Amino acid sequence: MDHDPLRELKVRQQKIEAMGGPARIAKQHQAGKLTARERIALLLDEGTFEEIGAHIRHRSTFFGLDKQDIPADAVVTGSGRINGRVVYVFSQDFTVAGGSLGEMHAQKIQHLQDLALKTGSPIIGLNDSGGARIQEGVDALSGYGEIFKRNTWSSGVIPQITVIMGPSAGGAVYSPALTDFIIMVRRTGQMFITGPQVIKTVTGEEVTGEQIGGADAQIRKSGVAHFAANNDEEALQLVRHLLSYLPNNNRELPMVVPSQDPLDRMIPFLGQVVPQDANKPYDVKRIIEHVVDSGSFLEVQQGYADNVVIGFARVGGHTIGIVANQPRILAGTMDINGSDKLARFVRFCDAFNIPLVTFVDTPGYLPGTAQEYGGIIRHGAKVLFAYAEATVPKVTVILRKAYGGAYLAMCSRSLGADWVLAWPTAEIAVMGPEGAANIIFRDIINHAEDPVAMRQQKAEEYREEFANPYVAASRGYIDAVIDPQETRFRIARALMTLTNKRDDRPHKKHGNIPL
Ligand SMILES: CC(C)(COP(=O)(O)OP(=O)(O)OC[C@H]1O[C@@H](n2cnc3c(N)ncnc32)[C@H](O)[C@@H]1OP(=O)(O)O)[C@@H](O)C(=O)NCCC(=O)NCCSC(=O)CC(=O)O
Repeated sequence: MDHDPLRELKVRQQKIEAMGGPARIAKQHQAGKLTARERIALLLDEGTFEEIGAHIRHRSTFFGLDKQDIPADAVVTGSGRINGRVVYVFSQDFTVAGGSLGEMHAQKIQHLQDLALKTGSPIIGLNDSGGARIQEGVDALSGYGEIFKRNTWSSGVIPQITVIMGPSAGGAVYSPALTDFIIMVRRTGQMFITGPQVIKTVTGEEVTGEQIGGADAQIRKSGVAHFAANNDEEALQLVRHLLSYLPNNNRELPMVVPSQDPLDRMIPFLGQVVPQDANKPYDVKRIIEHVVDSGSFLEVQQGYADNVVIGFARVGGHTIGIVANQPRILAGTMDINGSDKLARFVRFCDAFNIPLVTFVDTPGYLPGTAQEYGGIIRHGAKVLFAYAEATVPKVTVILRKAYGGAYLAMCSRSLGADWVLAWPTAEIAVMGPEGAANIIFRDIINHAEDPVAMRQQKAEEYREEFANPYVAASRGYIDAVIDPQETRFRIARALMTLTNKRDDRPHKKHGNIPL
C-alpha cells in the first residue's frame, strides 16, 4: 500500500492528543484535575493555541524507557493569546509518566523560555508532575538546572506566572519559586522539598502532603505562594485576571483598562474610617478599596503577614501597586515576614513600570527576641533597599502613625517618594508619645509626686509638638496636607504629574540587597 503522509500525520497527532489514554485521563478527572490540554484551552483565548514540539520524544534507554512511549514527553508547550496578548505556556501532563520531567521535557520548556524572553512575552507554567523522571537520572536533573537559569535570566524582564495544579516535589519546586507569582489549587496542588515519607523517616514527624505543602500551608505559613484557587478553572481565570494588571515585559507599560469611575470622586466618609484614637485599629483595605477604581483591587499574598497589605489596583484605568500597613493586625507594626512580602512586591512593581502608592499607619517595628534573633535588621533593610532603588513614580499617603524607622521605611521623602500626602490626623515622630516621654522626661517623671500623671502630661506635650503633620510639612518632608475626602483625586493628580518620570541610578552589575 502507498504511504499516505497526511494519514501518517493524523495518526501521529491522534496518538499525541490521546495523552495517557482514557483510563489515566479518567483517573485525572476523578482526582478533580483537568488534563494538560483542557487547562490550556481554558487559559487561552479560544482557538489561539499554537503547539510547539508536539512530536518531541525522549531518547533515554535506561530501565526500559526505550520501549515506553511518552506522548509529547509529558508536557504540552506552545504560544497563544490572553485578552489578545501573546503569551507562552507549558502544561505538564500527569496522565503521561506522571508528568515527570525528563531531558526532552525540560528542553521543550527551555525553548519556550527562550522564545518568551526574546519576544518579551509573559510565560505561564501549569505544573502537575511527579518531579525528575527517575529513570533518566542526571539528564533529568540538569534539565531542571537549565530551567532555573532561564527563570533567573527572565526575572525582571518578562512576567513569569506558575500554577501548581498537582504535585510539585523536590527539585521541581524551585522553578516555581523563581517565578514572580505562584497560584495554588486547593487540595490538588502541593509543593514540598521533602514529602511526608522522607519527613517521617528523618524527623519522625507525621504530616500529610496537604499539611506540609497544600495551598493553605504555602500561603499562610511559608509565604511561598501568592494566591489560592478552589479548582483548576478558577486558577486559570485568576492567571488571566492577574495578567491584566501587568505589562508584557519590562520595556512596556501595563495596558490601560478604561474606567467609568471619575477621578475627582470625593469620598466624604473616608476620614471616619480611621479612628481618632491612635490606639484603635481599623481595616486599611476599606481605605484602599474606596480610593482605587471601583472593584479593581487585587490583593496579593492575602493570609501571609497580613500586617502588611500589598496588591494591584487601578486609578483612572492605569495599574498601580498598593502597599499599606494594616493596623488591624499586630497594630500595623513591621516585622520580618511583612518586610519580605513588601520588599519583593515593590521590586516587582519597579521592574515592570508599575507606580507605587503607599498608605502609612505604623507604630514601628515589632519588638521582641523572636524578631531580633530572626534577623529583623536584615529583613527590614530589604524594604529600605527596595524603595530607595525603585525608580517608578512613588506616591505616599500618611494616614495616621508614622513613627521612627518604620516611617522612613514606608516610602518616606528621604527614601525617594515623589509625592508625600498626609491626612490632618498624621503623626510623624521618632516614636510613640508614651515611649518618648519615658525616655526624654525620665528624671522629671521619676521625681514627680504622681509619676503616672506626670508621664501622661509629658506624653501629651510630646504629642502636641510632633503628633501632627505640620512639623514634617514645614521641613518639606510632606508636600501637602489633604482633606481625606480628596484622597483619590489627589493621588490621581500626583500620579498624572509623574507620568513622564525618568530617574536613573549609577550603572552597576547589580545591587547587593540584604537577603
Ligand atoms: C507524585 C506522586 C505522589 C503521585 O502519586 P499518584 O498515586 O497520584 O500517581 P502514581 O504514583 O500512580 O504515578 C503515575 C505514574 O507516573 C509515574 N511517575 C510518577 N513520578 C515519577 C517520576 N518522578 N519519574 C518517573 N515516573 C514517575 C508512576 O510510576 C506512575 O506510572 P504508571 O502509571 O506507569 O504506574 C507519586 O507518583 C510519587 O511519589 N512520585 C515520585 C515523586 C518524587 O519522589 N519525585 C522526586 C524525584 S527527584 C527530584 O525531583 C530531584 C530532587 O528532589 O532534588
